[in-house]
Amino acid sequence: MKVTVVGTGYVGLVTGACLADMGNHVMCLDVDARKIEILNSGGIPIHEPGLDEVVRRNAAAGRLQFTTDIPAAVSHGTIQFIAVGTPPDEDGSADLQYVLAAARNIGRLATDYKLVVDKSTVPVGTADKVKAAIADELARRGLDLAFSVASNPEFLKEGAAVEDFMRPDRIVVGAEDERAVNLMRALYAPFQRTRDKLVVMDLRSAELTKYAANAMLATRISFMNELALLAEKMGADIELVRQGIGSDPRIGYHFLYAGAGYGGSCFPKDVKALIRTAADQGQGLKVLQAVEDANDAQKRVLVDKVVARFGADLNGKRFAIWGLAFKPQTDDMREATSRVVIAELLARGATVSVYDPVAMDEARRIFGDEPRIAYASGPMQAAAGAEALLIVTEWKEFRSPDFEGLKAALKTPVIFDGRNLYEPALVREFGLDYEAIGRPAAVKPAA
Ligand SMILES: NC(=O)c1ccc[n+]([C@@H]2O[C@H](COP(=O)([O-])OP(=O)(O)OC[C@H]3O[C@@H](n4cnc5c(N)ncnc54)[C@H](O)[C@@H]3O)[C@@H](O)[C@H]2O)c1
Ligand SMILES: O=c1ccn([C@@H]2O[C@H](COP(=O)(O)OP(=O)(O)O[C@H]3O[C@H](CO)[C@@H](O)[C@H](O)[C@H]3O)[C@@H](O)[C@H]2O)c(=O)[nH]1
Repeated sequence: MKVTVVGTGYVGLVTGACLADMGNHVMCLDVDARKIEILNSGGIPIHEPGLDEVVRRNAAAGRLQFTTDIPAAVSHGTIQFIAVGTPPDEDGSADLQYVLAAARNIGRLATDYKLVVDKSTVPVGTADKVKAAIADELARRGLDLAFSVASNPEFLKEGAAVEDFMRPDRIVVGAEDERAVNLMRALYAPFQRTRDKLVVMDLRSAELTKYAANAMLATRISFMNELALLAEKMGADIELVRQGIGSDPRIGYHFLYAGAGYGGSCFPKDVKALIRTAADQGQGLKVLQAVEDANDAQKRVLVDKVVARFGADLNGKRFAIWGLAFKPQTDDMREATSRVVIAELLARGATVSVYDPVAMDEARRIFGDEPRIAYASGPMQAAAGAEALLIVTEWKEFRSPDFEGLKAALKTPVIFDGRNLYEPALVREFGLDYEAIGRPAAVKPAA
């Protein structure tokens, strides 16, 4: 099938590459000429495991093209995926300007039937706006061209995007006409050979399904984070509680990890947008508002612990930070907890030495030439001579560090672990103090 993907970011590039891998002819369009240039010269603009191989294989086979040429992209695909960004507006609602610009381009330039598929995460009712934008452009041209609009929200996770796309749990399709459903069913047939994964519904339900999924997952995390704070106060261990409740199949083990707050380009934005959507309908989403508030506080929990130990004035103290990305396996720092931690430490007069396996360039881009941030060449280099260590992202390479070396490297032998990587007793055996999230209260190391 001939497919165009508008927007070549995390979602667009993965969608385009994976659809090409199944034999489709895919053209990826972006307005960012730099991105397209990188892709056309064999590079990948983002860090996503396994993606480079799929992109190269399909580009070499001529099934995957990258362009900034809007007329060529509109003309190419019978199916036009819209996978552009939907960042939060000032009031928290999703900014639809890129989605509607993409829709208008299609209406302005199409000369044959198009199935326009919203893959971006968009508020309920957006498909109607997309439809209206295309119809408006066609009317301006005096054309009565058939087109369909479908909603096909994406559920991939960064860091596992290719795997998630290739082996989806479900494929949600919101559509109003049979032609659209049949095209989507044919396009996704290679991804559902074990069982039918297509869940077909109306447009608005599909749009709401995406927000419901992210809101539910964010709720689990904030709930566990609040319980973790309580566990600390009461001498209980949230890790044991997690295992104790996760074994109930109605609850399950996934997304129950307490930590230093959720980040990324999706949960924070989508929780806000759903709250906004509800407010526009005159409805409060009290649970979800609490989820957001709890998460904002949770991102500061590590610094609260630092302040409790070292005082509010951190002048002259340097702290080591392991992990900058919002989660492992990505260089994405959008809404990352590390940004809050670093800002709060700097605001109290501290300096930081940071290390992340892949997000160092992204951090330099974000922080510019901030002199109070030193970029270390490795985890131990970051720790050398620092007052204490803060762990913000659970990269595998942090899971089994040289604790003896760390004890010698840090001025005060204490680890503030925002991702509960270690067994508290083990760390303390090395004479390090260990403050994790919701784990038994710190005990002073033996003298
Ligand atoms: N990142 C994720 O893990 C993820 C997962 C599921 C859904 N989503 C949703 O998918 C959408 C895209 O997210 P992303 O992370 O891929 O964003 P991104 O910022 O990585 O990529 C968006 C791309 O769209 C391009 N663009 C903007 N306007 C354009 C236009 N008119 N024509 C062509 N290109 C245009 C931008 O230049 C950018 O490269 C968002 O709605 C997001 O909420 C993201
Ligand atoms: O038990 C957990 C699980 C995750 N997190 C944090 O939650 C954030 C988000 O993690 P994750 O969901 O793995 O990453 P995303 O790439 O943001 O993926 C989410 O957002 C995407 C965009 O909408 C959806 O497509 C995915 O299904 C959804 O998982 C990260 O900061 C994690 O550290 C926790 O604190 N505890």
